[in-house]
Amino acid sequence: MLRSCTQLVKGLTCRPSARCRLDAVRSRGVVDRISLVPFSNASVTTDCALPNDSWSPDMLEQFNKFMEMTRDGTWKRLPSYRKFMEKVTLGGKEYVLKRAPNSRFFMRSIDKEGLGFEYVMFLNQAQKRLVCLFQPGIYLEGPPGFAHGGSTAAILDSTLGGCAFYMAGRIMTGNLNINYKSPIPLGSVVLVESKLDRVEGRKVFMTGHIRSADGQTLHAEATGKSLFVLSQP
Ligand SMILES: CCCCCCCCCCCC(=O)SCCNC(=O)CCNC(=O)[C@H](O)C(C)(C)COP(=O)(O)OP(=O)(O)OC[C@H]1O[C@@H](n2cnc3c(N)ncnc32)[C@H](O)[C@@H]1OP(=O)(O)O
Repeated sequence: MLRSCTQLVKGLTCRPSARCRLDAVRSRGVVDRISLVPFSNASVTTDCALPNDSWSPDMLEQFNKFMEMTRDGTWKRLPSYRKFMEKVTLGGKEYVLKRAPNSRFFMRSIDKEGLGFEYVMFLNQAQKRLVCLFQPGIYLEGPPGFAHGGSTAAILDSTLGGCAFYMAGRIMTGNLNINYKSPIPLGSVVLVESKLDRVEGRKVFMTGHIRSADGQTLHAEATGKSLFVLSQP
């Protein structure tokens, strides 16, 4: 995990992002900024949060709807990579936190499009909300024809965690409560919604839920106790 990572590379540019604290660099001072960028390796630089042939017409329709809302700048589509670097600025110097060789971001670890987690996230900074359009593929099967509960937890964790990251800083999931209300059919399109509730010291409280794209079915709820903890100063 990055908390225990001590390898740093100097001299890279960094765009402003959320504040954070990292154990790994604690002895060197305070981290001022952090941002996520793709690895400069051709096999992992593809932005996976763009339409591909596996996307259903429903997924494309939702994507186009949200892209329309990005036009005035209130919503922003978040690019997504199979592996990304975290760049931090520390005492005026810029560093890259290294990951294990050949590692992959869990949510993008299946190469073939459409089989695993097919998703795209949109951030609304002013409303402190992150919405994820999610189309679960057949490799996520749990009950016959439906998504495994662990995959549902993973997409909730990533959406709530992503929102906490962009709104508050670098976090680890401390607690995630989920009520599963209705199974998610494989290949369907659902909207995963997350919202920052409040920040108390290092504790970032989030809520979220998953609904079918037509809004008719509530699939899961992440309760108000879901907690993300900012990395230690
Ligand atoms: C778009 C994509 C972008 C990319 C962004 C990617 C987003 C992906 C999100 C996925 C994130 C993950 O999967 S993370 C991986 C899964 N999570 C983990 O492995 C975390 C394992 N746990 C830990 O490392 C630790 O326990 C921590 C970091 C959670 C907390 O440890 P700590 O730093 O020592 O802090 P600690 O003093 O214990 O707690 C600080 C405060 O939080 C409270 N607290 C701590 N844990 C809990 C808890 N479970 N329930 C209630 N409260 C808790 C404490 O009471 C305390 O409150 P008070 O006394 O101050 O009031």
